[in-house]
Amino acid sequence: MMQTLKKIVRGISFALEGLVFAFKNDQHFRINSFLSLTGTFLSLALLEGCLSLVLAFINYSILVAELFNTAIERAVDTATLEFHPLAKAAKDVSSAAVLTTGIFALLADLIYLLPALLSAIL
Ligand SMILES: Nc1ncnc2c1ncn2[C@@H]1O[C@H](COP(=O)(O)OP(=O)(O)OP(=O)(O)O)[C@@H](O)[C@H]1O
Repeated sequence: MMQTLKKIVRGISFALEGLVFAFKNDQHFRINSFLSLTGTFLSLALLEGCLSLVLAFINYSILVAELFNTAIERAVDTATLEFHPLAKAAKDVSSAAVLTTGIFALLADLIYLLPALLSAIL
């Protein structure tokens, strides 16, 4: 039981190290996580019911996609720092995951979050 608990705590501390690494070393991560968390917070604060949770999840998923993107970029860099078409493909596809998640979040925010934000401000 104690061993399992220690393993879980170790796992969580490695995950937090990953989060700190991404934050310190990746400017795209910093920008996108700021946008993502702002959208998540506004969704929870301004929308109601299921819509609030769904929009919060959509916005939060940008941060998750950006974490995977950062991990893939670093993994590719350990494989090669030379130009390689497959390294390019891996990084480009990984960036496309963030882009497509972001586009979906932007559309959802424009349709649901923006009107709620405007009516809260005006
Ligand atoms: N080893 C490589 N071989 C071929 N193309 C590469 C290689 N490394 C990077 N690229 C190309 O350069 C682009 C930018 O790569 P880079 O590693 O600088 O990431 P980035 O998009 O600037 O992200 P970040 O600033 O978050 O690290 C990639 O999307 C890819 O098209």
